[in-house]
Amino acid sequence: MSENWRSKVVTEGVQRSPNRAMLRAVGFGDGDFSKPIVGVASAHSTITPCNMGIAPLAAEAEAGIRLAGGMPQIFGTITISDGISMGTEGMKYSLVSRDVIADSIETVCNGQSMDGVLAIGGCDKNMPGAMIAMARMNIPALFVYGGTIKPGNLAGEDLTVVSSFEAVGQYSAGKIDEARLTAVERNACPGAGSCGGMFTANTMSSAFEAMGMSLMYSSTMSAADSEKAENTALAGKVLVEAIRHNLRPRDIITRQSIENAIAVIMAVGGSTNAVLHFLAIAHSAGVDLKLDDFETIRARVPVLCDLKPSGRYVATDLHRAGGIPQVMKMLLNHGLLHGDCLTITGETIAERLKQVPDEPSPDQDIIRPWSNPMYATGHLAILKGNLATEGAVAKITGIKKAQITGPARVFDSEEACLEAILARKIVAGDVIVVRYEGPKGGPGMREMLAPTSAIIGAGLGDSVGLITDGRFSGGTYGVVVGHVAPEAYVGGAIALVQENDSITIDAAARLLQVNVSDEELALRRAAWQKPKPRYTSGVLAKYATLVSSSSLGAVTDLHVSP
Ligand SMILES: CC(C)(O)[C@@H](O)C(=O)O
Ligand code: FES
Ligand SMILES: [Mg+2]
Repeated sequence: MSENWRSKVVTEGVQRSPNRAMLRAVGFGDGDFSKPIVGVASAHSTITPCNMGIAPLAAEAEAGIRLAGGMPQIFGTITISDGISMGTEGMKYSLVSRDVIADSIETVCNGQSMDGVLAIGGCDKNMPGAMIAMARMNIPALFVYGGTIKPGNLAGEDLTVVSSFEAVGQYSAGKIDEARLTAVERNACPGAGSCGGMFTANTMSSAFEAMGMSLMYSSTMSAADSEKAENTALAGKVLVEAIRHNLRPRDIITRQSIENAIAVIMAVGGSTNAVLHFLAIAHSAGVDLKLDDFETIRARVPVLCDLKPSGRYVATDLHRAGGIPQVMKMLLNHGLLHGDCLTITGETIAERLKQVPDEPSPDQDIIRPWSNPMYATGHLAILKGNLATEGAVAKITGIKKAQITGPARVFDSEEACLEAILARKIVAGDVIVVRYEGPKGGPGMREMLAPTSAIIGAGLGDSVGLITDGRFSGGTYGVVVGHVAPEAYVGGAIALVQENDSITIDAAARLLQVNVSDEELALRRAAWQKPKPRYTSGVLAKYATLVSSSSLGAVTDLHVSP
């Protein structure tokens, strides 16, 4: 196979003279038409710290590709800033942006017959969006993470943007004054990079490193450090080699490598969003992956890292402690990683991890020794029951007991729920239900970070449950269950819950249940009416029509499985 295996339809032959004429204008010379054309999908944007450092990285990638004998072509992809749109109607576009990013990368790479693609992303949806496109197109591809933000600092205490969300809850509960609230706001985000705890962006970048689609150590580097730039240039070179060897995403993204990624997500205490995104990535790669597979892996993988949101440290601390390769080596040694999976360099995981020490350094306490994990089993539990017959995702780190039975406090939107929490109308023992926030109903599954942070800030993290057909931020913890499926908008049982119904969340029993008889639920179902759609035109309306259940990854191309 030639290096320009796809682009030759654009660059070779008499008929393509006009195509070459245009390529000459963007810098191609006589010797360049037989080189591979490599897309650089840059998510650069000045709307969010997560993406504002990407343009210089795209230039590094470009240089690396050129030096290795490829012809780089930069194009832009969009982003939403979850942290900035959080809590607003705009957040409904966040998950939508995942699919827009995937579609845009596919559109450009296939439209231009590119021979490979290097995508650089920052904010949460950039990662799964790019990986969905890579798996779908199956042209040689590599993902570069724009890098994590450094922690903010206030009087010696490390801060992230989630500290600021929690400060709102503390302030509303009368626990801190306005001066402290403002001081947290001023110091939480010190510069470029994606949110710093093991939140969604860092979870997804770590998972891609584990899956073999990013270079080792790259996912925990800070956006601001020079090693990030150097590593991005190297990534360009590695991708050109992958094109030469015809190494494709689906050689790397397999059932086994996705299991590796999920094991690492558990070990680092990652975001619930990873469940949704990996179901979608698996779908694009033609890999069979079910919600229950997360439960199987959770049962055997301990949480090894002490990272925020519920732990103490941020991603740059993890980097210093040995990063994802150190975590992977420990999992590999204990039979929890498939060592023969390929990585983008063409080497296997086991080969790449050879030099990594078996145990983490005793001089740090970010990665715990195998004998003393944070939690003996993983933290993302799949719950089922009459409230979630297709399933739901619970995060059970940072709380004393992942079990609660209490009266339902029902809200048909995130705003209504937050208002009640901040007005101190929610008390210990309550189980909050936030519904009509699902993939179709929201649409777009907003992240309930403001309500869950307000609960934590009010000191109710252990005593108030929250269930939703929406999503959570990676910054969320507490007795929380999201992705409840089927969602309220399609008539799932969550739509039938009434104020004061008794609800049980029991992560040990993997149960999510409304303690109401089947007969009563049937009566309520017969009386239920589907609400009018919130949007009838534009992107959100299109999305609501196409999107699948969250239990299948909320994908928008379900009918065309590969
Ligand atoms: C704002 C955050 C922390 O980035 C959140 O959106 C997440 O999912 O982690
Ligand atoms: S807002 Fe972009 S990573 Fe958190
Ligand atoms: Mg997010």
